[in-house]
Amino acid sequence: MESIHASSSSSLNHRAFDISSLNFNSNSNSSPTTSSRESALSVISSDSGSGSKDGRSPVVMGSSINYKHKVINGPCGYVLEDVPHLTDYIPDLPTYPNPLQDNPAYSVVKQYFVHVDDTVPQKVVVHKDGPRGVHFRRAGPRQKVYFQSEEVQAAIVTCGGLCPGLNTVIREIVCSLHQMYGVKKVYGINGGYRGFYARNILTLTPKSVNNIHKRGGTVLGTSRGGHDTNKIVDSIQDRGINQVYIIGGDGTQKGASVIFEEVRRRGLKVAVAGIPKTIDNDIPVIDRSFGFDTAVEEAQRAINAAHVESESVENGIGLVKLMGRHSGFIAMYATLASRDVDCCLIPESPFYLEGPGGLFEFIEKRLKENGHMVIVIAEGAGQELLSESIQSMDMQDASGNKLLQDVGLWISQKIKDHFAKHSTMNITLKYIDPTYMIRAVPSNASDNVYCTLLAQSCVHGVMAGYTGFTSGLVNGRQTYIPFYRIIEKQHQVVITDRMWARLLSSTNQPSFLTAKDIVEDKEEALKKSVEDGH
Ligand SMILES: Nc1ncnc2c1ncn2[C@@H]1O[C@H](COP(=O)(O)OP(=O)(O)OP(=O)(O)O)[C@@H](O)[C@H]1O
Ligand SMILES: O=P(O)(O)OC[C@H]1O[C@](O)(CO)[C@@H](O)[C@@H]1O
Ligand SMILES: [Mg+2]
Repeated sequence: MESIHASSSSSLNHRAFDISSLNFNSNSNSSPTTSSRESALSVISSDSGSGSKDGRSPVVMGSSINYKHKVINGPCGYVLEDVPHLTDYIPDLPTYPNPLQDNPAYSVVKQYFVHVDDTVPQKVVVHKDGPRGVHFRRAGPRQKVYFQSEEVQAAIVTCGGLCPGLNTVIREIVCSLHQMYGVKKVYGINGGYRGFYARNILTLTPKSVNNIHKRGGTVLGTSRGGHDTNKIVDSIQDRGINQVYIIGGDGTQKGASVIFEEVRRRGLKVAVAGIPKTIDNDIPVIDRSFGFDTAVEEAQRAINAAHVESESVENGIGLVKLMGRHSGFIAMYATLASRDVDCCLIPESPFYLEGPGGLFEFIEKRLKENGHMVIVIAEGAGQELLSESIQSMDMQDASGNKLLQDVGLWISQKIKDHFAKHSTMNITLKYIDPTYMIRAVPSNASDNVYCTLLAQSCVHGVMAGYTGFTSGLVNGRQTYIPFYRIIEKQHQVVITDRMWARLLSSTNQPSFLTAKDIVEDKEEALKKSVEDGH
């Protein structure tokens, strides 16, 4: 990959591009037509855009079209939570025929272009008389695009923690832009958000990214913190970037959302799109995040090791700590996949150690029955117990995420102390912490396919002029989801749902819940599912 160095006179890289040659309006060579994206359905928006410009160039006049929470209502309780479009604040943008129509790979595919009214329901389990509910715009190529190939200057950035598949997504964005849309100028932002204003940028070509999907990590580098909206958008504007692909977790998508707001406020013809990345699977709405499957698979190796170690000695306990700050999906799915796990502890399911129904009693019972056992614990589990016994330091990372105490070490010591003091059993406990190993590996085959679909969908959406959206899988279909739906809350395991019940019946572990807890949890889950439209 070729590195473009920052200009000596400024931290912004003015040498990398000739921004004066950029034309953000129509190009006279291409016989543009003005698009009509009207719908027969009624549009209700909950905020109004200012469309103001701040005097920087190049700037396109904004408009006063409402843009936030674009909600379209239809018959029988149909609701489309639509995504913003460049034409919401830049009226009369020219359109161009999608170059894919001349691409031999696509022209043979019947109905390759997605119909403008295609939407995907959020909820697939329905009742006969229930409302049709919330829908999202279906992803895919549109007949008309809002960018000409030679006009596009795309930038890709990766932020937050690592996740298997990051390189595949980068590769596929570059290749989709080049091969489907003839876009030649694709740049990589180095080292996360701060790379927009503090680092050099890289030129990415299909050749330079050809093999990167075989490697873990991100070739662009990543970081936490450093999100300075104005500096980022200044850099986007000064470099002449008009498509921004932002790959990252919940924090990153919040950052993408404010970048979009600022871009829109300045009235720039810049599409801002997110691709959800989270090893913890804590992003709402989407079926699952890329890399999750790989992480669960990799976790099997640690669980297998814990099982081998524990069954090789008398009263052996294998303890594995897996990632999951607030959401225990990796622990839950790794447990379900393995069948060797006797107890899975996650942040969403509070547990206790002592007394009847507690963890120590269960461990003793399982050791008596089987002579060994395996415990899987998510890093965010039992934090309230830890802070009772260890003085909480309330440390944060650069993005403001709370730094957690090591629950694996803590619980290992607690179990050892308990058996030393209160039992005649001699236990042997092995603690395995594969934390970073499960996210530093390259993505597996199924995640690679998934990353490809996410990246291609995102590129199609951006070329079609959509902006302020995250590309995501909903009920097995690629969709465009407005940022506000992605960032409004975290996706967590619902312990009164069937999946957790399946786990409990597979491990036969205690639920650590009293009858009162169950009633309260069910009420909470019901409230949540009504809010979610489930
Ligand atoms: N509310 C916010 N507004 C603007 N930027 C944010 C916000 N929250 C986080 N960011 C920025 O997003 C980037 C990534 O955030 P964070 O470190 O929380 O990781 P993440 O995207 O949630 O990924 P993960 O938690 O899965 O590793 C950081 O550069 C951070 O500054
Ligand atoms: O050490 P880092 O890079 O901050 O990452 C650790 C955190 O990242 C996550 O994997 C989320 O990406 C959490 O599960 C974990 O707490
Ligand atoms: Mg996060």
